[in-house]
Amino acid sequence: MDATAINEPGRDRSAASITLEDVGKTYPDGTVAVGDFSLEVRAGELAVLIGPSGCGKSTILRMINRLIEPTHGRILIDGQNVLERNPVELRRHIGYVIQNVGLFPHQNIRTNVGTVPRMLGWDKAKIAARSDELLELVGLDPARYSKRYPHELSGGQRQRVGVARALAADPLVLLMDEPFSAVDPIARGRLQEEFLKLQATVRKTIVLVTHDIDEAVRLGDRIAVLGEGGTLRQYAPPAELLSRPASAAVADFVGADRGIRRLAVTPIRTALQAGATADGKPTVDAGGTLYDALAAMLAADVSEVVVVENGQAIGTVSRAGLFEEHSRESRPAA
Ligand SMILES: Nc1ncnc2c1ncn2[C@@H]1O[C@H](COP(=O)(O)OP(=O)(O)OP(=O)(O)O)[C@@H](O)[C@H]1O
Repeated sequence: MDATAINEPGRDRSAASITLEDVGKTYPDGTVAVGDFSLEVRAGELAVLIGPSGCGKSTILRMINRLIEPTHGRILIDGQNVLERNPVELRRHIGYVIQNVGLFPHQNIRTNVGTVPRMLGWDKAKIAARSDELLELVGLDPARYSKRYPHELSGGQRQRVGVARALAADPLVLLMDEPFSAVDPIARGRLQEEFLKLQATVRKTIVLVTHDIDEAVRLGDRIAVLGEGGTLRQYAPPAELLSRPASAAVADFVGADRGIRRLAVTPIRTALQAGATADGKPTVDAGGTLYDALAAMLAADVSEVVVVENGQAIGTVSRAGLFEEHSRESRPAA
């Protein structure tokens, strides 16, 4: 009973914290895949691991669900050491999504989604109902898709099924290894958008590996930039990473066009001039970012937009104000 306790959703929680303490992996041939890696992911947060090829991202992810055994260190989920648990049983309680999904080709979609609940011994009716609920949640009409086989879906649809399957037993933790990289850029953008909405609903603790800094900025609550041998170069929210990279190496990695990326993660309110109205100007929602404001200005060839909240104009953002805010925020860290 105890063995499953850390991952069983309690009445009042749907996510658990993840703590890595000086975790390392050295292979028998002497390769140090990960040195001494420490990271704290708060319950309900999405942490992104990004870094150059071979720096140990997948190894870190796979140590959390014990597909790879660490050489040293501790990995805690809600304070309990996963290394003291039965690995097979542990993995049933941690959602895992990989690049090419790995759906079972000879099972229909409903059966694929129900994989873990079946292992956990749920009854058939409950599995079918849960599978339909999850397909709905990831935007696939169960009436249309649940009887299909994986080869009868597009790449993006298969990826959604992969996410549904990982969520089926309501895990508190979700590990995602390049989940969207096998689909084309347009489908990827849509999947990311949908995934953000889904995460707003389910609020799992997620660790996601990617190569794509734009994806990291878009999805991450925090981004961990890794260097060779699984060293942690910086762990920070996207806006902070882009505006205050901790070193030249991180600045290089996040890219020279990070100023524009930073606009996309800076709330519009930071440049809001309250009270003023500007009749006939384009409007932008108060929940948007400075990037939305700039896009609206460029589309209408104007230098000011009106910011609207619940249908009411609450102020304006000017192009000058936007860049002033932007350059002030972009000063290097002291
Ligand atoms: N069985 C093994 N024996 C020796 N070295 C290994 C073994 N498996 C992986 N490695 C090494 O461990 C390091 C980390 O690999 P890992 O797959 O975690 O990197 P990654 O950051 O996920 O890479 P990528 O971005 O290219 O997918 C690499 O240098 C890799 O060559």
